[in-house]
Amino acid sequence: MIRLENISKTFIHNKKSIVALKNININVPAGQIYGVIGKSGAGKSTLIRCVNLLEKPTSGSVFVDNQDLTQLSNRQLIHIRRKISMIFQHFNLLSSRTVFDNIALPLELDRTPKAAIKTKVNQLLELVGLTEKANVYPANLSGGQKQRVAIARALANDPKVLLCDEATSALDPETTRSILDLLKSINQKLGLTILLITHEMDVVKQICDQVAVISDGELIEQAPIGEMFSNAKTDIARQFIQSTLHLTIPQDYLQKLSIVPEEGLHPLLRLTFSGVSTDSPLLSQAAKEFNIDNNIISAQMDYAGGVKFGIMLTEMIGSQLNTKNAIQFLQNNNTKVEVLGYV
Ligand SMILES: Nc1ncnc2c1ncn2[C@@H]1O[C@H](COP(=O)(O)OP(=O)(O)OP(=O)(O)O)[C@@H](O)[C@H]1O
Repeated sequence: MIRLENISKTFIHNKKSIVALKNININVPAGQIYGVIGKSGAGKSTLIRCVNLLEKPTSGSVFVDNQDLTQLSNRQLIHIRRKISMIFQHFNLLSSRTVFDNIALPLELDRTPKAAIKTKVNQLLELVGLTEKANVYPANLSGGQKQRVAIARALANDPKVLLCDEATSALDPETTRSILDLLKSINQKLGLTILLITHEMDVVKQICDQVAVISDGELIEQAPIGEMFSNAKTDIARQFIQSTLHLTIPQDYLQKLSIVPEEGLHPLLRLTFSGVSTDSPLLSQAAKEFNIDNNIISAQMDYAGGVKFGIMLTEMIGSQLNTKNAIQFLQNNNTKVEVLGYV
């Protein structure tokens, strides 16, 4: 549905060239949710704005629904943009219009008859769960409700593609989850293709089918979500994945942590499981085979794209030789083992 071919974009600023995108190739099949993740300044906004030609690429082609947008006249572009909607971090609602009238705006611009506008807007209000708020002004809505209005407005023209520009970055985690759930259900109900950009792997994890990582304007890795979480190839992708796992050593363990092994102390381990390792009961196998015990202190296991992954903090109790062998066993089974110290 969306195909970017060799997209490059160079800005000229104060007579200096800034290369924002270098030879980007992305293919988003119809009906998919595709995430592009990158750090600040990586080129995400420029990339998403190239898809509807808000930003004109310096070179390359942008195909949406098999039409090369870079070859269209302005008039043709205006026409096809109705099928490519966009939502933004800061919602971009008109403060002088009610919720109903904000959603009605694209239909009014399209000269849709009043009765048809009323039917359509009411359907959209129901879809986003805001029927009660039809006559309220944006100032009296929460951030999540504002984004729901923006989503309803974006759907008014029955688009084929929805572009989401950091759509949940201004929202708290719970509201983020509910907006992402809404986007997923719209994707499933309407078969809408969604391209989103974000700097948060949690967002990608929750709803995307595929993900691309960009860094310094280059696409450095792309994969289906399960494959990315189980087998990320670049350090940047691995850092993003790590950022979804939050696990700290408790204070009392930190205080008694020795950096050298001593008689009577046991290794404190951080185990990182990737999708390749976690389908077998590795810890109990290690316990049986090497006569050790694991005192699990904290753990965070997660699931994305059909793959289980996670991290765990555990005190491994047993003789020095047995713990050494058990650690080797875990490593041989694709578990990353870090000895944080001895407790
Ligand atoms: N209109 C512009 N003129 C000049 N340089 C620009 C322009 N827009 C973006 N850039 C530059 O292009 C690079 C990529 O910017 P872009 O906004 O696409 O990154 P981003 O990944 O979206 O970052 P952020 O998450 O901080 O918004 C940056 O170096 C930025 O300074």
